[in-house]
Amino acid sequence: MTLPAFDPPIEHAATEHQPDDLDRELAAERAHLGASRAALRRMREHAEALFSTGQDVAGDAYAAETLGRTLSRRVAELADDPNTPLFFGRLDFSDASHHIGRRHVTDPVGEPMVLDWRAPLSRSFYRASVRDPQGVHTRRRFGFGAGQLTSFEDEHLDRGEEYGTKSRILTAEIERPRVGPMRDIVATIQPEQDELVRADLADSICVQGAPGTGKTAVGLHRAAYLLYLHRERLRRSGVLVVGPNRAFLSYISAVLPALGEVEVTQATVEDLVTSPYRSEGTTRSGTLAIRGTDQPATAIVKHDARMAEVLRRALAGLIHDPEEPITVSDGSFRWRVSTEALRRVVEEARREGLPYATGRERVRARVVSLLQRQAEARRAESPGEVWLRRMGRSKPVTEFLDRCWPAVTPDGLVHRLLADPDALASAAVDLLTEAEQALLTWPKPPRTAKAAKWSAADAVLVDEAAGLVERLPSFGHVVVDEAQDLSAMQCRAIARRSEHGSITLLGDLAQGTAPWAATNWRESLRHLGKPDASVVPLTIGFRVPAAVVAFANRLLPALAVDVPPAESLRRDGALDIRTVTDLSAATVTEVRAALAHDGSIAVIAADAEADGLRAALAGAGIAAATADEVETAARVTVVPATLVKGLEYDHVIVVEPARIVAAEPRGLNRLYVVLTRAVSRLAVLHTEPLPAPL
Ligand SMILES: Nc1ncnc2c1ncn2[C@@H]1O[C@H](COP(=O)(O)OP(=O)(O)OP(=O)(O)O)[C@@H](O)[C@H]1O
Repeated sequence: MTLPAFDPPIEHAATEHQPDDLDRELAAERAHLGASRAALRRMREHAEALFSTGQDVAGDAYAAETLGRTLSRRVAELADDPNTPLFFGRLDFSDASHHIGRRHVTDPVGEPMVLDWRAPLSRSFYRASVRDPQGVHTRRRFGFGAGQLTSFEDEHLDRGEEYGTKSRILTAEIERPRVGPMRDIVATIQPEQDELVRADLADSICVQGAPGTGKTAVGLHRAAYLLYLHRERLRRSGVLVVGPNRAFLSYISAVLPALGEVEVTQATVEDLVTSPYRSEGTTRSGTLAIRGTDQPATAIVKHDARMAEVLRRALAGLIHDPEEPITVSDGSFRWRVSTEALRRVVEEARREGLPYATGRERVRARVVSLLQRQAEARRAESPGEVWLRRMGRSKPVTEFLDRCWPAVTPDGLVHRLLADPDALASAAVDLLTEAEQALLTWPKPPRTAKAAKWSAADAVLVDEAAGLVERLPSFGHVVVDEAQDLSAMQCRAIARRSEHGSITLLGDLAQGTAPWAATNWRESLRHLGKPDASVVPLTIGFRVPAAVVAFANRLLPALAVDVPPAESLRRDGALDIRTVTDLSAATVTEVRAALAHDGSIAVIAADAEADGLRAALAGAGIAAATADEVETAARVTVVPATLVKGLEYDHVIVVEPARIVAAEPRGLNRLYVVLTRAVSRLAVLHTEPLPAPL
């Protein structure tokens, strides 16, 4: 066996261990890993056995299903990934030692062999320091390869040794070549990140961080942490992760399952506003199909916060004061409710501020109870359920409701506004200019809501209307990534789904590319219904090498946002900016050169150029995947600039920055995103001059 050299990261840490001791120590740790794996296998077999007998022992179908779900989740949680060791660290206290890993492992008598990284004790693994050792004498970090322990690194906090970001194991983890989907960072969470990960469930927080500072990682680990701490509560209400697009979601989709968390919903905002849901009142059973698009100017108006007020007014405008009494015949009786009484009922329901559909039912119920009182007085007995229902559905009552509090569907409400300029004008008076109203109005209105070709922005409006009509189910915690791109109306869609929960908002104002991108987090937080959330910066960069950061940062002054500067941990890395004559040929040459290195390669270009470049590569015999194909065997991906947000590749080749900038109004922000995807090397190929700030 060749034992990898254990090089202490900083000089004063020179160990007193002799190589033999090291050998023995590592052998003992490997033995503990082997024993822990065996114990985990036993735990899993036990859970599987319970799972298969669960049906027999559970009392009824519901209990069987609940138990089955719990057990199958438990089985999934206990999966052992042979490529990552079960533990990555060890804490030595004066009276005990604990290994820290991805999940609890106990021996057959229930003694802990590995502590879950989320357990209270494990916190010291991330937070203990020389200044505040928290009782820790020694913190050990393990290096590993192919699922086996290969080295370790000790910090004797009690002797003043602390490596911080100079830890070799951290450096190796940051500098490892990237392949495939995103991985968890449990072994190397940094103190400033840990503070966010372990924030209380009740706390909503907003993380502003430069590219590669670990925002996504922090959000996902916070979700896992909260699920561990509040398992029952959050399983009932659910945890939601919102990302910008499918490619991003598939890139991050493996992180939570690797941490044993298999029950988190991951969705784009578009998924949220178009998918079915169940709520107390009506149910949106089908999906809202997106079949239309908007002109940019129209989309901007639809995404504006004022639209919420327009919709609210449009809905309130459907409610009318009763102007005549109602009379209901009931066998030989006739009951009458006066206009005055009806007015009081409607006015009261209006004041209660309930969701519209609930308000309608409330009015119906109150009218019925007025009828009931008369019936009781006359007949000296209380009518039953059937009678109450019959009165509620009677023609006079229904006609009264349809006049004064008509039923409406969310898409019906939006349809009316976009199809009928007068309806829009009366709801939008003093809110939208005539020009803005004209932008909203359909040139050829579809006859019905069902026939409408809804755009993505319309779907957000329909969702806003749905939130006014009925109460939408709320998640216990929502993690929102790339949040700088959310419009006010999209923020509100998320707010409706986190009304009774908390949020983790992640983003970077400098990376805002949507026309409505945020320029200030307070405003987004207000639209999200969490105005008091704290805004916390992350400032250590784990992805982009310092030279590449310096190059990309030349764009920052032109982006006109106020963001704290970040410092890259990566001193390695290469930057190569080249004027070429033939972009396709130069790209092929560059990709060939990159293939000589380990790791993933991305060619990023303006959207219109991507297919051409993929074809050029194919012509040269190089297969290239699309951004969606995260699990692909191909090492090369050609990514349109608008899809690359949140992703990273070892070697990034940016083709013709000027065209990326020219392709959209916030093109410089897009270029900033594109330039900050590189983990190791960035090549920029151009025929046209580079954009001015560069
Ligand atoms: N503590 C850490 N230890 C090791 N690697 C880390 C750590 N924090 C982040 N990373 C790595 O740095 C890279 C960037 O992280 P992440 O994608 O979370 O950053 P981000 O701030 O969301 O970036 P962007 O703004 O580009 O979306 C990832 O590969 C992640 O695994």
